[in-house]
Amino acid sequence: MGKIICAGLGPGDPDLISVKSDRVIRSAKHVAFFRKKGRAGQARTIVKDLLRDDAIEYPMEYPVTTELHFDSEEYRQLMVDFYEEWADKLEALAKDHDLVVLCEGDPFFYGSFMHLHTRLQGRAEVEVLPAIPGMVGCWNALDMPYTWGDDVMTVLMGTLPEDDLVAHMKAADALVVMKTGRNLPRVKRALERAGKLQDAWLVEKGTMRGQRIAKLADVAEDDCPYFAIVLVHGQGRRPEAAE
Ligand SMILES: C[C@@]1(CC(=O)O)C2=NC(=C\c3[nH]c(c(CCC(=O)O)c3CC(=O)O)Cc3[nH]c(c(CC(=O)O)c3CCC(=O)O)/C=C3\N/C(=C\2)[C@@H](CCC(=O)O)[C@]3(C)CC(=O)O)/[C@H]1CCC(=O)O
Ligand SMILES: C[S@@+](CC[C@H](N)C(=O)[O-])C[C@H]1O[C@@H](n2cnc3c(N)ncnc32)[C@H](O)[C@@H]1O
Repeated sequence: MGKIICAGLGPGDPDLISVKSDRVIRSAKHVAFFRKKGRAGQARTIVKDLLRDDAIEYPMEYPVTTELHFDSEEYRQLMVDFYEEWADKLEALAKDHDLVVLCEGDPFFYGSFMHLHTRLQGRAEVEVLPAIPGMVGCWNALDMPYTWGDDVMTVLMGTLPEDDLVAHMKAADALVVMKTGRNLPRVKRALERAGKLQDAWLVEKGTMRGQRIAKLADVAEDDCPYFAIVLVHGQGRRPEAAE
């Protein structure tokens, strides 16, 4: 009887993978990972120099990403079928041997493996290896302290409606907006309404090949990949010399 191990990979730079995930990935014979159809996949790209030559790979290709709205019934049904199918396949594979599932960032932080983790409870032995979340790699790429003193940090998804974004942004000190991508125009408008656009940074593919950092106000609105994060730094309490 084998075990399913989901290895968190961190934000992108393979040097930021934990020692534990690195060890598991290098010795893995069976490796599964999510990707968009027609792409290599971010998770698979991160481990490209680590996998064994004889590793057997199982790409789990999303049936849709942006082709259908995630609120539609069709999207929901396609995704349910997809997760059920892969939960069955992973359960069957794990009957004979260990299996490693790759996950960019930390698996339990908006990670796709969560949908398999819930379905596999009681059906297979599952272990999740924690990792540095993508946003941590992004604020380190900016090389500035991110939260101070009593700052409240708020993590938002760019998929939220504009009014919800504005309300949360106004209440936040330090701010993270994930899933920017094609939602960038709405995220920019919300930041402008919350009075925070001039303080916002955009980090695309933080710590990955092709990393790009820009002041958000200077970025063209139609020009943002899914793996991008908006950050506004906290300005909280700290001891400073009197003038
Ligand atoms: C629909 C949408 C809504 C949303 O994001 O909420 C959504 N993905 C969208 C876009 C998109 N997804 C991907 C790309 C290509 C990226 C590329 O190749 O560069 C693009 C962009 C594109 O297609 O252009 C691939 C991808 N996605 C996830 C991973 C794995 C991972 O990160 O673990 C990887 C592969 C990573 C890799 O390659 O390693 C994970 C998730 N994506 C989900 C939903 C959730 C699962 C579905 C569900 O159960 O609903 C989950 C688990 C997140 C969650 O549930 O929080 C959103 C449209 C939003 C919009 O309107 O703009
Ligand atoms: C489905 S969530 C997965 C989050 C991941 N499990 C983590 O711990 O960061 C995908 C979103 O994470 C963000 N993201 C993750 N890693 C990133 C990176 N290295 N650079 C920029 N954005 C990243 C993007 O906002 C992207 O839309």
